[in-house]
Amino acid sequence: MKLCIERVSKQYGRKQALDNVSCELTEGVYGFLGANGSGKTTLMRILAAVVKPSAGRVLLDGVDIELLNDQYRDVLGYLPQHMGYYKNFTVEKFLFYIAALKGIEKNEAHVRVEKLLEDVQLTNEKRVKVGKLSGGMKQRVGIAQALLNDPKIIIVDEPTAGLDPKERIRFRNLLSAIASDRIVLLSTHIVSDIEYIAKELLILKRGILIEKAQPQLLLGRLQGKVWTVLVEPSEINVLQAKYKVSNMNRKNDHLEVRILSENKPDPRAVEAIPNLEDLYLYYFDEEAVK
Ligand SMILES: Nc1ncnc2c1ncn2[C@@H]1O[C@H](COP(=O)(O)OP(=O)(O)OP(=O)(O)O)[C@@H](O)[C@H]1O
Repeated sequence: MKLCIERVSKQYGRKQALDNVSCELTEGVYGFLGANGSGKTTLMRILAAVVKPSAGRVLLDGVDIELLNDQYRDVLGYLPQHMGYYKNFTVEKFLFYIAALKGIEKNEAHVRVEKLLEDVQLTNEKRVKVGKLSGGMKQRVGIAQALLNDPKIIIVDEPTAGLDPKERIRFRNLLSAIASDRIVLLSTHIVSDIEYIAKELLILKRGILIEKAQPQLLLGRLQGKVWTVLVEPSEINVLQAKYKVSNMNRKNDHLEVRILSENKPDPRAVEAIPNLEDLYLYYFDEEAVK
């Protein structure tokens, strides 16, 4: 299976949300990284056939998804950034309702809903009204509805927003377990969501796809540019003014500062192993979400 994004641009009035994006996606998890407004949601909505590009096209196995139309939607599971729920529906009823919209036959829907409620650990809440659920539980309902039709292409836009760390880990495991024969696209600001499961990272900056590569390859580029240095708290301001500081850890009465720099920033500095948070800072610098 191959999803091919061909010279896709999207213009909203004078705003260029996406600028000539091209790439190919095959089975596996892809992580979309980008600062606010970089075009992640726009690209995902185009791939989910919710909006049309202003220019360019998307092909599934060589056929334009616009021509495939319902055939494309049949193989697609989409969790939008802001999912609309019917608050008075119970969890179970909501999922049956979505199953009906997706044209899933009744008996099949029962089997799928039961299984997915287990997968997202909401079996005990199946008779609770959606309006009464916590944010994290609602998000899990959203994940379940995206997977109802056993989709071959799964698009999830900031799916872990609102989930607690335990739920995030469970969600990651669920995605990586089903990704081997599917294309999974996931956008996030939280780099730890994709650190271990993404086959490739797609980095968007102001509508332009600036990188598409394996996380290890991107991290390799930071080798020799990440440092830690133990300093007195009074030294922090000077360091922050001079360098990109990606993290700080209190160590007794000192601070361990993590710095991105081409050269050794301080005689006391030691080289550190780059991580995805460093990478985020490296690409997004002034736009970085801290
Ligand atoms: N319907 C719209 N009308 C006008 N401008 C829009 C519309 N949708 C998005 N934009 C603009 O296009 C740009 C890209 O937005 P998009 O939502 O794709 O970014 P994003 O990377 O998903 O951001 P975030 O991380 O904040 O969700 C932004 O400048 C945004 O304001």
